[in-house]
Amino acid sequence: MSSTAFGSISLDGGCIWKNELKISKFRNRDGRKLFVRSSVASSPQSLQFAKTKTENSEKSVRIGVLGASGYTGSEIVRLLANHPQFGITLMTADRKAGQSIGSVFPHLIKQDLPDMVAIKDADFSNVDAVFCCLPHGTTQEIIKGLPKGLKIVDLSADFRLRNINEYEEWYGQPHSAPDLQKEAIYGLTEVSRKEIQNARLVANPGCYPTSIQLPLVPLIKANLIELRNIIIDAKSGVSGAGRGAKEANLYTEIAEGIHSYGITTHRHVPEIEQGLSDASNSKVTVSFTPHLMPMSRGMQSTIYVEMAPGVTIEDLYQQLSISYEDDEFVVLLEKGAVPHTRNVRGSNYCFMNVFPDRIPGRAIIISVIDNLVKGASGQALQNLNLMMGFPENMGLLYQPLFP
Ligand SMILES: NC(=O)C1=CN([C@@H]2O[C@H](COP(=O)(O)OP(=O)(O)OC[C@H]3O[C@@H](n4cnc5c(N)ncnc54)[C@H](OP(=O)(O)O)[C@@H]3O)[C@@H](O)[C@H]2O)C=CC1
Ligand SMILES: CC(=O)N[C@@H](CCC(=O)OP(=O)(O)O)C(=O)O
Repeated sequence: MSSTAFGSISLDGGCIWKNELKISKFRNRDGRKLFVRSSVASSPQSLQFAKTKTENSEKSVRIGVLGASGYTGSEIVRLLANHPQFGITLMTADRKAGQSIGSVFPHLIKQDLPDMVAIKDADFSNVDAVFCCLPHGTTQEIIKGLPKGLKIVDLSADFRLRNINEYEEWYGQPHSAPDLQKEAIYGLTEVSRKEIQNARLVANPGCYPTSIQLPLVPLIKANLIELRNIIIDAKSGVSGAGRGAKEANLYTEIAEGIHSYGITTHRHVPEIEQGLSDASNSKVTVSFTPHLMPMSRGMQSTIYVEMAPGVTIEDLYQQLSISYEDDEFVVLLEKGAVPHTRNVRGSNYCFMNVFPDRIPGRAIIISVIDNLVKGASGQALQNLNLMMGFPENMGLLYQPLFP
């Protein structure tokens, strides 16, 4: 047994045993990335004393969840229940301040956590890092007032657009924290790992932009697709709209039908175009139409592209395969297999595949995620793991829920 910055660990064969957590290490061929796969309850020491979770007091990083009474905040709380190093010491709410997490979300009733407080009453002296799960607009004001030493992953859209004029154009209000915007790193984990590792403030990507950029960025970087005529038809579960009551999100308005919204005007357009333009070093524009589906979680993006001259579907498939071969959470399915939102539900996975169109030279790309996990709280946790120097998959190896 030895002591490290992460607590005490012991070596056993090719694995590390940490408390009752089995951690097997995997490195890239070039030795760069370290991943772990972990499992509980089977270490030599723990066979008779299996614990299902590490107690908060044993964890090394103290976490604040701002907006814990919302969908993404409560999803962070759910995910952190199995995180060996992140322990929640502070949770905030607005209308629900003063309540316990279990009274607001009965599925979290077994979490032994402090009651939620209003942000104005929050004590950050006991916090090392925060997940900020608040509405955009509100967030920049709140982050401005946080202690400077905190690491922050912001799930809102407030720090995603580098150009604050563009922010004002699409979000209808001037940016009130331009200096913080300069500091923020856009956190599409698989694309910007190095920058995220050194960041203090990470702008977690939107759900639609995550599902769209993951397949397109490597194909654009490799010059395999044309930058014109990229058409994205995307569909989201209703939890993407948050928990706040809105007439448009009533069961009767959503059930037994689908509808498009934000046609040509959705605020994720500039975020998607920023990421694709970075990948190509030139201005990329896209046609993007989101749809609301009668399901609680899940997101599918179906993307129609033109292949570059001489490029085949096999080339696209090979490129995605190479780009993501070492990535835990991005899964290129076997050729011909169709990604399905049900198969990633509750997990941090993005499943994707490419298909030839009937029209020669065109391809159809399908990518699915859970909007609340890889599209929000899961990716946020993946990013904070990196920012705190932990393996990015720590506490995130939830298998999808099925059926
Ligand atoms: N839902 C999703 O799939 C995704 C959401 N996001 C983004 O993440 C952020 C959170 O989203 P989501 O969890 O869905 O939203 P919810 O509406 O479900 O939750 C919002 C949270 O913010 C709190 N809150 C609201 N207004 C204020 C305020 N003025 N001051 C302090 N706290 C406030 C609410 O408290 P209370 O309930 O107590 O009033 C609640 O805890 C948003 O910016 C959203 O755009 C990003 C990716 C995906
Ligand atoms: C179904 C639904 O309403 N989805 C939200 C996007 C959710 C998301 O990613 O939001 P942020 O960019 O705000 O973080 C929307 O279309 O505005």
